[in-house]
Amino acid sequence: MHQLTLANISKALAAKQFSAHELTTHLLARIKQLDPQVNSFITVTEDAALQQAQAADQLRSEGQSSALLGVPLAHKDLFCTQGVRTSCASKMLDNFIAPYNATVIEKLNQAGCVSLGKLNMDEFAMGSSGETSFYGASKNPWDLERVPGGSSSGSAAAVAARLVPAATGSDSGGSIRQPAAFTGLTGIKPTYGRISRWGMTAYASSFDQAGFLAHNAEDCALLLQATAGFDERDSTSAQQPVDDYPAALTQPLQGIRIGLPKEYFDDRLDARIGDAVHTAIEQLKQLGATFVEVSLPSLPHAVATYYVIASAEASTNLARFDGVRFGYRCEAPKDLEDLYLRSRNEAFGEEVKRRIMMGTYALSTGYYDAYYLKAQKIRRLIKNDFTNAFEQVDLILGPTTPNLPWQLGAKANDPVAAYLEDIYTVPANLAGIPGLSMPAGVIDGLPVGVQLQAPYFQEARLLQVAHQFQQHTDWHTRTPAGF
Ligand SMILES: NC(=O)C[C@H](N)C(=O)O
Repeated sequence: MHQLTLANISKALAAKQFSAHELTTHLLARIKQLDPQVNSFITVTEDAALQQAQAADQLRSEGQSSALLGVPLAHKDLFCTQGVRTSCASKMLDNFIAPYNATVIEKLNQAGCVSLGKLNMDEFAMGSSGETSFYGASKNPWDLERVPGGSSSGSAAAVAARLVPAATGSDSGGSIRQPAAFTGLTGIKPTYGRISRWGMTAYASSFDQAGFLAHNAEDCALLLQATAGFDERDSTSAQQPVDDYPAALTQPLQGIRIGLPKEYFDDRLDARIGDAVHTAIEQLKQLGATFVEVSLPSLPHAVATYYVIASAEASTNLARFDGVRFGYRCEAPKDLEDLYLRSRNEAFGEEVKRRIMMGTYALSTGYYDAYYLKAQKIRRLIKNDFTNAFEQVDLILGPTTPNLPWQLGAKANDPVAAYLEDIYTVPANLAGIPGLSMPAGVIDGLPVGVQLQAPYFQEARLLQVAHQFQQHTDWHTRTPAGF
C-alpha cells in the first residue's frame, strides 16, 4: 500500500481494495518503525488521523467519491493546524498550539484528506539542508548520512521513505524544489499568490508560496487543484481563474518550445548533473518539444539579491516573536527589555539569528539604499530577464541544483556555501513564477532533479510536461533501499 501514488490510492479506495482506516493504520505503523531513521515527523497525530480515516470511509460507504477522500498526507510544520502544535521547527514555537487552520489545511480537510501529522523542516524555513531544525536534522532516505535538502526536509524525507504518499511544503527560495530533487520526488512551487498564504507562518512574505512534494506530476496536479484559488484572507492571493490541472496532463508535447538558459550550464554545475539534464532534454525532444538557448543575464546576482530581501523580510516578520504573545518566554525576566532579549536569544537558533541580523542591517539607515533598495532593483532585472525569455519560449528547463545532496554537517559552518546551492531555484521566487522539479536520474545512488519554470499561472504547462516525461521514464518510481 505504501508504494502507491496518491492517484492510485484514490482509485484503490474507490474500488474498495482497502479502506482509508487500513491504509492509515499501515502508514502509522511504518512511521513508528522507520521514522527514527529519517526523523521526518515532529508530531504524529495518530488518534485524529484514525478518526479522519474512519469518517472518510463512512462517506465513501454513503456513495461519496471525491478524488482525495481518505487519502493520507502530512504537513510541513509551518502550516497552522487547529489544536495541533505548529512549531516551525523552532524552540520558540515548541509549545505553540495553533488556534485555527491555514487555508491550505482547511481546503485539504474539506477534500477529505487524512493528516498523519506535522513534518520536520529548517527552523522557520531558513535553510537548504534541514539541519537548522530544533528537533534535529532529517536524513535523506537514499543515504542516511546525507541531507534531504531543505527547508521542506521532513516533507521530502517522509514521502521518499514511503511514510506518507505526499506532503505539503513551502518554497521561498527553493524549499520544495531542492528537497524534491535531493530525494527523487516531484515538487511544485506554484506562482506567487496561486495558493493562499493565510495560516502559513511568514518567513519572507514576498516570496513564500505553498506547494507539494509527491511521487509524480499527477499527484501534484490533484493537490494543486484542491488548494489553488483566491482567498479573501490573503490580500496577495490571486484572483486569476484556476485551470483544470489533471485534464492538462494528457496533452501531447508537440509544438512546445523550451528554453535552456545558458547561465544555468556553466562550471558551477556538477557535470554529471549536466549530463542527466541533457538526457532528459533528448527524451523531451522525442516527445515533440523543441529547445532553444535563452539568456537570464542577471542570474549571477540572484543569490545575493534573494538573501538580502528574504533576510530583510524575515527580520520584520520575526519581530512578532517577543516572548509576550507567542511561544517561548524566558524564566524570571528582570524587566520588559530583558524579557524580549532573553526570550529571543534563548529560543531562536543560530541561522535565524544570523538572518535577523543581516536583515536588520540591510534595512537600517545608511545601508538601506546600498543593500535593500539595490536588491529590489536587481529583483526587477531578474523578473525582466524571465519576461524576455518567455517571449521566445513556453517553458524554461535546467538543473534544480548545482550539486548532489551533501553529507550532513558538510556546510553547517559555512552558511554562504549553503546559500550558493540555491542558485537555480531563487530566480523563480524573485520573479514570482511557478517552478517544478522532477526526478531525472540517479548518480552514485543519489537522485537528480530537473527543473521546469513557466510564465505566471502556467502550472498546467509544468505539470503537463512533467507528466508526459514521467509516462516515458521511471526515475520517479524508484524507491530508496530499506524503504
Ligand atoms: N526557504 C527556502 O525556500 C529555502 C532557502 N534556502 C532559504 O533558506 O531561504
